[in-house]
Formats: sequence, C-alpha cells, structure tokens
Amino acid sequence: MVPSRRTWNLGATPSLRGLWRVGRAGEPELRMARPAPAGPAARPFPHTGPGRLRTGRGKDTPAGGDEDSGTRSAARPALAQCRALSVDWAGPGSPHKLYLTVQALQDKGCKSKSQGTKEEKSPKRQAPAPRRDGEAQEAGGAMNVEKTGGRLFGSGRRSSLSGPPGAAPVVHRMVEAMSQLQEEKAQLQEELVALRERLAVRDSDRQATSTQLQHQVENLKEKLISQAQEVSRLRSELGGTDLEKHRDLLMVENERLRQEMRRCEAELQELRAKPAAPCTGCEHSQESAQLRDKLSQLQLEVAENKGMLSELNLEVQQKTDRLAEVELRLKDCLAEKAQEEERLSRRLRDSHETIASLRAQSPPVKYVIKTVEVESSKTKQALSESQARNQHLQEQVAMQRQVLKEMEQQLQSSHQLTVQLRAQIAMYESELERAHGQMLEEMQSLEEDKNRAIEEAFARAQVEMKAVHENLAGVRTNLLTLQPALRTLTNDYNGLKRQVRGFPLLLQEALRSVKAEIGQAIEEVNSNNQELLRKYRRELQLRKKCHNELVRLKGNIRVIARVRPVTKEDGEGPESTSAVTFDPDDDSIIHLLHKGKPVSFELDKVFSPRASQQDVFQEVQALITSCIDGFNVCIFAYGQTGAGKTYTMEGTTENPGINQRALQLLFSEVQEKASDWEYTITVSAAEIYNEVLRDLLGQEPQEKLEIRLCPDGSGQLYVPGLTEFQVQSVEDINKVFEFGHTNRTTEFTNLNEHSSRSHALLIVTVRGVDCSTGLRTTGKLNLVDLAGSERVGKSGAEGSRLREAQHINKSLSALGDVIAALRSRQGHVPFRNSKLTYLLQDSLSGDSKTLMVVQVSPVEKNTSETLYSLKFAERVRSVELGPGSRRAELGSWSSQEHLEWEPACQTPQPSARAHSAPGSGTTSRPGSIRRKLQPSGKTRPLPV
Ligand SMILES: Nc1ncnc2c1ncn2[C@@H]1O[C@H](COP(=O)(O)OP(=O)(O)OP(=O)(O)O)[C@@H](O)[C@H]1O
Repeated sequence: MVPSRRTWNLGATPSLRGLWRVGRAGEPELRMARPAPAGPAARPFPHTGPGRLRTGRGKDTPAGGDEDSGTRSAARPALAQCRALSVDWAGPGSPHKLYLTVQALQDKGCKSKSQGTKEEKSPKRQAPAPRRDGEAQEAGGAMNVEKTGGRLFGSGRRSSLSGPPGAAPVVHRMVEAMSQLQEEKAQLQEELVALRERLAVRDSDRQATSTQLQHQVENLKEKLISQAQEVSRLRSELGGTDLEKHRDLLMVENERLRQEMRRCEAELQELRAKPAAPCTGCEHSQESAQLRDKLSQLQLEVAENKGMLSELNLEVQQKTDRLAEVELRLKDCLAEKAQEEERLSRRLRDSHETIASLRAQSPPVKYVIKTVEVESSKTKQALSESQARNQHLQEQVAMQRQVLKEMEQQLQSSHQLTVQLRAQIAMYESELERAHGQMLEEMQSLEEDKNRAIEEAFARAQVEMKAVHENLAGVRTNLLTLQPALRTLTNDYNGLKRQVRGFPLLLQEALRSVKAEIGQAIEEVNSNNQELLRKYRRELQLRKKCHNELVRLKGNIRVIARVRPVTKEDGEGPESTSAVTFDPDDDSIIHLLHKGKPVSFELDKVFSPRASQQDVFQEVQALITSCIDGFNVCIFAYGQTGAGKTYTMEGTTENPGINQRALQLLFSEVQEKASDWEYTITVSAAEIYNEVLRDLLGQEPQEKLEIRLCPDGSGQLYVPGLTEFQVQSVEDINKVFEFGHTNRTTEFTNLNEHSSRSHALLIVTVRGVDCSTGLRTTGKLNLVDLAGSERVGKSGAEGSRLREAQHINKSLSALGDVIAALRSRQGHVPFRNSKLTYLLQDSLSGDSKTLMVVQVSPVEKNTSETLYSLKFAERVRSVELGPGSRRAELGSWSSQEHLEWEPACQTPQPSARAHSAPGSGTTSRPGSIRRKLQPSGKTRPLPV
C-alpha cells in the first residue's frame, strides 16, 4: 500500500543540502600549494583538471632539483634540493582551509613561484564562483581545491590537504632545523669575528713592537748624536797635538757606533720584511718556508672557506628570510585556525542545539524521514551522490596524506642535508682552526725570533753604549788631567813663538859665524890634505923606488922553474918515474938525475909539483904591479911540450893561471888608485906560427901581421892592424881569452895531444894619468906561452909538423941568441932573427923586467929535454938587463900611441934601437905627446 502524500512544515528545519553543508563544515579543508615536485615519485598531483592539483603554470613543472643542479656545486647536491616550507592558513574568507606552500630556495624558483602565484590569482578571480552560502572566498591566489556543487576545483600551485594535524609537526621540525642553522650561523659569525679581533690584536701588538723598536732606534740615534756632539765639543776643547789621538779614537768609536746603528736598522728592516722575505742562512729557514707555504695554502683555504661560508651565509639568510615569511604565515594561519575553531565550536554548539531540538521533535521527524525515504527518490539520489562525493573526498584526503608523507620525506632529506652541511661546516671549522693554530704558532715563532733579535741587538747596543760611556769617561778624565798640561804647553808655545820670531836674526848671526868657522876649517883641512897628498905621493914614489930596487936586486931577468906533477899521460914504468928532486933548505935549487948522474941547477925560485897556481902567481905579482907604474914587463913560459906551460899561463876555468890572475890584480890595483889615477887597460892577443904573426882577436885571424919600427926613431915597435880591446872587468877578459883561444893553432903530436904549436902572446897595456899632476904612464905586460921546445928527432915530426918544429926551435934559438948577445954585451943583439924576439924587443931591452917560467917535466924519459930547458933557464938568468926605467911622460896621449908611430911629433931616429947607447935614459922630446923611455942599451954581461 502506497501511503498518501503528506506535507509537513519543517519551519527552521534545515534542508539536506544545509545538513550536508553543516556536516562538511566540521572538517577543515587543507589547501596545499607546491611550486615544483622533485620528481615523478615526489610529484603529488600528476593530474590536472577538476578535482586535481595543477601547477600555476597549468602543467607539471620539472623538478626544482634539475634547475638547481645546474647552478649548485656538485659538492653540495643536497643544498640544491633544500626547500623551505611555508604553511599558510587561509585568509579570513576561507577559515576552513590550510595552505601549505613548498618553495624552492633558488631565486629562480621564488620568481617562478611569484609568477605562478600571479597566474593562479587570475583564473581564480575569472572563474565562475560556484559557491554556496557560508563559503569564504580564498585569499592569497594560491592553488585552490574547492567543493562547489559536488565538484572539486583545483587551480595554481597549491593543493588543499585534509586538515593541519599532519602538517604541523613537519613545519615545526623545519622551523627547528632553520633555527638551529641560524644559531650555527650566528656561532660561526661570532667565531669569525673573534678570530678577526684576535688577528687585529696581534697585528696591533706587532705594530706596537715595531714602534717600540723604532723608538729604541730613535733613542740610540739621539744618544749617538749627543755623543757625537760631546765628541765634537771635546775635540774643540782638546785641539792640542797630544790630545788628537783621543779625538781620533773617539771618531773611530763614533764611526763604529754609527755602523752598529746602521746594522741595527738593517736588522730591524730585515725583521720587518721577514714574513715577506725569508731569512737566508737561518737553520730554521727551510722549516719556516714550509710553514709559510702551508700558511699561504691555509690562508687560501680560509679564503675559500670564507667564500663558501659567505655563500652559506647567503643561503642561510635566504632561508631565514623565508622562514620568517613562513613563520608569519604560520602565525596568520594559527590565528585563522583559532578563529575557525572558535567558529566551528560555535557552529557545533548550534548544531548540537539543533539536534537536541530535533530530538525533542523525534516522532514527527522519524515520520518525515520515513516519508522522505519512501517518497522521495530524488532525495535518495541526492544522498547517493553525496555519498559518492564523500567517497571522493576521502580519496582526496588519502592523497593529501600521501603528499604529506612525501613532504615529510623531503623534510627528512633536508635534515640530512643540514647534517651534511653541519659536518662540512665542522670540517671547515676544524681546518680553519688548524690553519689558525699553525698561523698562530708561526706568528709566535716569528714573534719570538723577532723578540730575540731585538733583545740581542738591544743588548749589543747597550754593551756598545756602555763601552762608549766608559771611553767617554776615560777621555774626560784624560781631558781633566791634560788640561793643565795643555795650559803649560800653550804658555811654552807662546814663549817659543816669541823666540821663533827672533830666531831668523839669531840664525843669520850663527850661520855667519859657523860659515866663517867652516871656511877656516876647510882651509885647514885643504892644507892638511895637500900636505898629506904630498907625503902620500912621496911615499908612493918611495915605495915604487924600493920596489924597483928590489926587482933590480933580484935581477931584471928572473928565472923560475915549475915542475909539473906526474900525470897519467906520462904512462907507467921506470921511464915514468920522477927524475927531479928538490933541496929542502933552498927553494932555488933543483936536482935532476940524468943518465944516472945528478945535475943541480940554481934558479931564482923552483916550484915543486905541489905548488899551486896561487903560489906561482904570488911570485910574479910584483912584476905585474910595476906594470901599473909604467914599466914594460915580459913573462913567458918556456919548456918542452907537455911540461905545463899553458897550464901555468892560462890554467883552467876553475883554477886560472897567470894571465887571468894578472888582469884581476891589475883591475883591483887600478880600482884602489881610482881616486888619484885614471887607468885604461887594453888587451891584444897574437900568435906566432911558423914565423907568421897573426892577430888572435882580429876579424881575419889568418892575416899576416908585420912588426914595424916607429918611424919617429924612438926605437919603439908596433904591429899595424893588431886588434886592441879595452877591458873593464873579468868577464871582458874571459871573453877575450875565449875568442883568442879558438883562433890559436893546436895540433896533435906524439908528446902532447893538444900541444900548442905556436907562441901565444897576450899583450896588456896599462895607461894611467895622475888626476892631480897630469903625469901619464904606460906600462906593457907581455904574457907569452911559448910553443913546445922539444927536439925534432924525439917528437917524430914529419912534413908540416917537422916544419912547425923547426920554426919553433928556430925562434927559441933566436931567443937564446938574444940572451947570449945581451950576456956577452955584444953591440948587436939579434932581436930580428925571429918574430918572437923582435916582438918582445921592448920587454927584453934594458929598461924592462922579464920573468921566464921554465916548465919541467919530472919523468925519467924526459930528462934530456928537462936538462936542455934547465940549462937554457940558467943561461937566461945570468943575463942582466939595464936598470928598469919607467915610461912616463907629461901631457896627453892617444889610445893607440904605444904601438903607433907619431911622425908629427917625433924626429925619426933610426939608430934608436933596443941596443941604443947605454945611459941614454928617459928622454922627453919637445912636441911629443908622450915621453917615452928609451931602452938604455946598456946590457950587462950575462954570467955564464
Ligand atoms: N902544475 C900542474 N899541475 C897539474 N897538472 C899539470 C900541471 N902542469 C901541467 N899539467 C898537466 O899536464 C898536461 C900538459 O900541460 P900543458 O898542456 O900545459 O903543457 P904545454 O907545455 O903547454 O904543452 P904544449 O907545449 O904542447 O902546449 C895537461 O894535462 C896539464 O893539465
């Protein structure tokens, strides 16, 4: 049965729609907007359209992390994904709704958000407003999900969630994380500030130390300047000669202090520049350089960290700003929530009241409901729709919960990121701390070095200063003690000055008297000298006279014998034994054992084989000295080949003979007389070989020379073309001998391997002039090494050698003849029979002194020759030449005059020969430049 249709007046009974609305109004709606989901998994609303969430741009935005990853560094990937969440409660027009906004931290993200917000606002405003009564308009232009006429509308980047209870803890955690980050940032900033302050303090300390050092140097400078002033003051006070030493000392000290100060300044500069320029030579320099490198690296890292920190600061700042914004929104939302709660509670109360009133009207209502159930299919349909809608809303709520879960996951990742960032910050902090510690250590070590150096420099400066002060005190003391002396000296000086003014007059007077005295003394000395000179000359004449008398007494021809030692050339056997003996009591006797019979000879002197060269020379040196006095002297060595003639005359290099010793003696004698006499010594050397006279010192030794008689009639002989060398030293003589020796002819014979086959003559001419009187003298010394006197048969000579021997014997025979003629006082002495006697005519004439050295071979086999030689020597010894006369003249003479003829000044006297009239004596021809002593011609008979 179908019940009849009945109508009840419901009065204030709300409609079903109103009831539904009342039921829905008790549930707050959560609206959520997110700018860009991180990925498909995190994308909460992949769908769009009614009932879906859409982005403000009308489509799904790419993951914000993708955009961020391009600009963020790989080291901080989590940072790029960092999001700030802001929870907004809807405005007063929509008290049931909670808006949750997830924003990207990036600026770009913010921008897109704001753009998206604008975009979201406009469709919301333009869209038709299918709202029912009591529904409030959404504020803020966020993405909206609205229930309008059973449909759900979503727009923009916000989506509604089913209520704040799920979102509030997330927001709180985020807020807490942000606040922690903020605190950490603040702590870091504080630490940075503290660090900067500490650095500033250290810099200021260092600056202060540097300033202090500067002050010390300035003080030192001032002290030095004051000392310099003190020194200059003292110097000006001192002034005196004795005090100049102190002044110099102070100057030196001052200079040293200046140098020390300069050194201190340099050290200071070095200390200042030490961080920039590492010290060289320091033992810690390498370590310091390493530390410095490390410090610079750390500084770089610190700078980098600072940069990162500033970036973090910036990010934190941005986050803080956003957090503040979220907080503001959260507060607004909380306020709205409180209002909404209040409103809801009020409405709940109203509803409760309504329900209570309805319950009070229970039967009619049940009836009405029953009626509605039975009668109103429409209402049923509406109910089912409402249930469907309710189902849909529940789905939405589940979805929103899912979104919330994702958000929580994001928040967790943000937490992780925060942890990572904290760890990174901690690491940076530790690095910073370590770098800071190292920097502090290095700065401390540098500070210590600097302080040490400063202390050392200061100590040194103090020691120097102390020394300077002590010196200064000493100088002051000296000054105090010296000042009275200075005063006395000044007084003395003034007195002396006055005396000095009068000194020239005194000096002139004294000079005058001294000059007179000196003149007188000089005159006395001169007269004494003249007297002494006169006496000296007289004594000299006396000595010469005595000497000549001695020579005369000894005989003008003296003969000495020298027996050579037995040599290995003599061979061995009985023939080589010595046949010569000597008288131990009389050195003038020689005994020869000839054919078993002893034969004795008496000569002037006999030298045994033991006699040295010097012994022999001592015997002849008186003759050489007389040559200086102007006498002609002839010394010749006679004897058989190999008897030692050359040894006696020339000798060896180590043990020179008569020739070299004679010239040395002449040099020394001439040097002794050099104060009164000027002497010139010239040397000629000639050789007579096969009766040919040759010049041994000439350029062409083979050229034959002739002996000429001076056409002046003086009877003097000369050899035109004979070379004459002036010698001044022993070296000159040696050169002459060497030169002459090479030109001398020597050949091999049976008797002497190097037997001299010629007569060698060394002619030494000594010319002297008395400086005071002008007296001139010329003496000639003939030193003759005769050729060997062996007999032809014994020598075994043939051919040219035989001819040589014949010439030698002929000349020696001529020498014997001359001596015999002189002995027998014949009117004619055959000087011209040989070149030898002719050349020696001057020296064999009556005014000359002749010494013959007979060389004797001691061996048995040579006894015949020895006998012959000794007999010849005895004969010569018996000849007495005229008394020796001196060749002296007054006036000047030329260098060649002893042999040269001077026709202009002489009258030729052909008769004037060696045998000229006895007693003719010394003549002085008028016009002649020299006064030559002519041979006396008087020969005494030789004792046979
Ligand atoms: N007094 C002496 N002491 C040592 N050795 C001597 C002495 N006299 C000569 N002799 C030596 O005897 C040798 C011959 O001497 P020397 O040549 O002087 O003889 P000589 O008479 O000049 O011969 P000649 O006529 O052939 O030139 C040389 O070896 C020389 O050294």
